[in-house]
This record gives sequence, C-alpha cells and structure tokens, in this order.
Amino acid sequence: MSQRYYIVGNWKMNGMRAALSEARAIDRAAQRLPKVEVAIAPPVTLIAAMRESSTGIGVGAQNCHHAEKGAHTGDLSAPMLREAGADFVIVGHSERRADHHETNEQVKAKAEAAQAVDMGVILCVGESEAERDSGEAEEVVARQLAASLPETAQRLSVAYEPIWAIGTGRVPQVSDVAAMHKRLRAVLTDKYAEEGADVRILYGGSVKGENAEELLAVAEVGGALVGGASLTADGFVPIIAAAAEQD
Ligand SMILES: O=C[C@H](O)COP(=O)(O)O
Repeated sequence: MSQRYYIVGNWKMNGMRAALSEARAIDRAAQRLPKVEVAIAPPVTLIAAMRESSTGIGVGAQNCHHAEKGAHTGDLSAPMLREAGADFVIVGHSERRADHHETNEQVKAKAEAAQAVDMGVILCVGESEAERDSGEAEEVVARQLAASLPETAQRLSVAYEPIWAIGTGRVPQVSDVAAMHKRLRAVLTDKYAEEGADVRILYGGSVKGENAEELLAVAEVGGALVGGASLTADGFVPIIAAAAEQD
C-alpha cells in the first residue's frame, strides 16, 4: 500500500489530565515508528494539553457541530476545535448516531464543516448485529456511507466499525472485513472517481495487539480506529508496531 497506515485512538469519554502521560509514551513510540501515522482523539478537555505535550502524533476531536457558531448550547464548532489544537475530527461514530440520534445528513454536514477549516475527517459507518445476521450488512453499510459522504474527499478517511464488535472482544471474520472494505471502496470510487482510491478505510471494533496484524493485513484496510486498547501505551503501541511491520 502506498499510503502510511493510519492508527487512531478514540478515547471516547475517558481520560483526565493524568492520562496525558500515556499519550506522551504513545507519542515517543510513534516517533520511533515513522512508517505509521498515529493519532489520538481525546476528550475535548485534553486536546490543547495533548497537542502541546505530544508532538509526533495527530490530535483530534470526537465530534463537531455542523455550524460555524450560534445558539447551540454545549456544542463546539469545527473552527473552535481547530483553534484548540485538533487537526481532525471523528464524525458519525455509532455511539453518537445512537445516543444523539445523528442522521446521515448531519454526519455529512459535520464532515463538510471540518473540511471547511482544513481538518481531517474520520467518517464512521457500521452495521448492527441484527443487520449482520440478516445478511444485509454490506448493503446497509454501503447505503449509510453513500448518504454520509461529504461532497469532496479532502482529508477524508472512513472507519468501518461493526457495532456488535465495539467493546465486545468480538471481531468479524477477516473474509467479512475484506468483503466490506471492498464494497466501501466501490462506494468511494463511485463518488470521488480516482480520488476515492486514496481514501483510507480503517477497521474498528475490538482491535488489540493480538489481532492487529491479521486485521491490518486485509486488503483495503488502511489502518485502525481503536477504542479501549488505545487508552494506554501498553495497549496501543503493539497495534502501532503491528502496522509498522506490514509490507
Ligand atoms: O472508535 C472506536 C471504536 O468504537 C472501537 O472501540 P473498541 O476498540 O473499544 O472496540
């Protein structure tokens, strides 16, 4: 693969200031493995401090509002997050789609808001267990992606995260990951023509040091979006190392 693997930690609603020492340890390891692009999306409260103390990794946000400013109590805009030190934003994570009823249209608008201030975007899609069991997973996720994509591929990555694999220790068969990523690649090239071939498609859902090598070796897997295992250097660095060992 011509691009570097992209290994991203999503800390979700975890991490007080004491956790910055883990980010610094991850940063030091990442600087020794320059073949891999490494990033962390901590809670917003840690973005500025992490940006200052960890210089070799990307620092991002886990969500943004689609508007630039306005009467949206408690929300944060992409320009605000950028000014705070975020250089990318995760949009459409299944936890936000479920907890905050985010629609594909809103996810698309958030992605475009981030692109408007030159932030990277990681756009998440994935099927429920019922959708997987019914044999509809590829169809459902392809439709979800097509409806969520921003108008341009500028600084865009996609993360395929089967909802039933998040935080459960369960991962799909590698053949299912391969089939889904192939399908999502087709959606991307339909939308963006040749630029769609360069959009990295990450896999997420119970990625650990022990399974990273196998998952990252799958065709069209360009990296990983990691939750629980990204919270400590002991959990995250082996995943970065597995990416560094891929051809
Ligand atoms: O954004 C990350 C994913 O939801 C995966 O979380 P997990 O690695 O804890 O399963």
